[in-house]
Amino acid sequence: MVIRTQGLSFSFGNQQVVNSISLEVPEGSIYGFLGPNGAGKTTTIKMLLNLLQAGEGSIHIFDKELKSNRIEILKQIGSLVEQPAIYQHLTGKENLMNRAMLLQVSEQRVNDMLSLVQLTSAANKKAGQYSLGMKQRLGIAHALLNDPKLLILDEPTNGLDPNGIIEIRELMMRIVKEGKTVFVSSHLLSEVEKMATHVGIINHGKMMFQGTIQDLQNINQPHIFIETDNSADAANLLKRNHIDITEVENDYLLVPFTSKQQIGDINNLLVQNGITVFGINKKHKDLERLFLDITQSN
Ligand SMILES: Nc1ncnc2c1ncn2[C@@H]1O[C@H](COP(=O)(O)OP(=O)(O)OP(=O)(O)O)[C@@H](O)[C@H]1O
Repeated sequence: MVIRTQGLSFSFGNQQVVNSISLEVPEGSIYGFLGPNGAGKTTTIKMLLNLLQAGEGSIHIFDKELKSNRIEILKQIGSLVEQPAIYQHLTGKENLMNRAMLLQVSEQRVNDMLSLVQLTSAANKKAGQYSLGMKQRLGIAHALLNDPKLLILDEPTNGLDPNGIIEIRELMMRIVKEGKTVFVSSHLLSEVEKMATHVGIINHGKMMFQGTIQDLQNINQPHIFIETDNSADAANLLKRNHIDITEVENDYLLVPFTSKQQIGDINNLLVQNGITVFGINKKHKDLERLFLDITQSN
């Protein structure tokens, strides 16, 4: 594991904001760290970066205990927490060159990172004129300059338009192809589900779910999605026939899926009772709904 925490906790005064979190972030993964606003994501990330001291629990990064190997570990982590530190009056390239000189990194590496984050053509433009998405990408290039093994990003897509979100997503995928591990937080599942290999979902400081994206989809119970000319009548008819109903809306209803045969039986029952069926098929709830169910179930 690249990151492993056990029983990690933190309180601001008497408000416990991180409550016994055990993270497991495998090497080479894009780990989406999800939770609604205020769930405790930034606080957890600050503990991983040793910017806050954990109240309780342990943190191992690259299989080494963080506090006793602080410098060695932090040298191999690139991070972007809150706003990227960018000088607005310098060009994108000058911003990176400044840091490259400090780190004794070559100009070639700067050019390579500009190319990776697709800012080559804007390299000589003042960073103050960059869009929010370009600034985020410059911040990520900044974090990647010293070739870290692990990249930790706190809400990198916050405030970006759909195009900016896609650009960051594609960038994450290119970074992982270079053999790195990416730990990225977000309050929107839809922003990470298309790129994450693993997810951890927290709420009120507690881990509600951790596993692969596939595990998350597997707990997503399938339903039969039924569209008829009269949802209320259809629901009453099904109830009278002892069929469970999960949800009734004006234009559809949902019944937990048990078998293919059941779909046929429900269809026959509805049609024989004068209800017109426009559509009936097996469906998974979308992941965003599942995310809300998980975070609201606490
Ligand atoms: N410096 C602080 N002093 C007191 N309370 C704080 C401090 N920083 C954060 N908190 C509180 O801790 C809780 C967790 O905040 P945190 O920033 O970790 O959440 P988050 O999941 O990152 O949310 P967001 O996406 O809104 O940043 C919140 O209730 C917040 O108000």
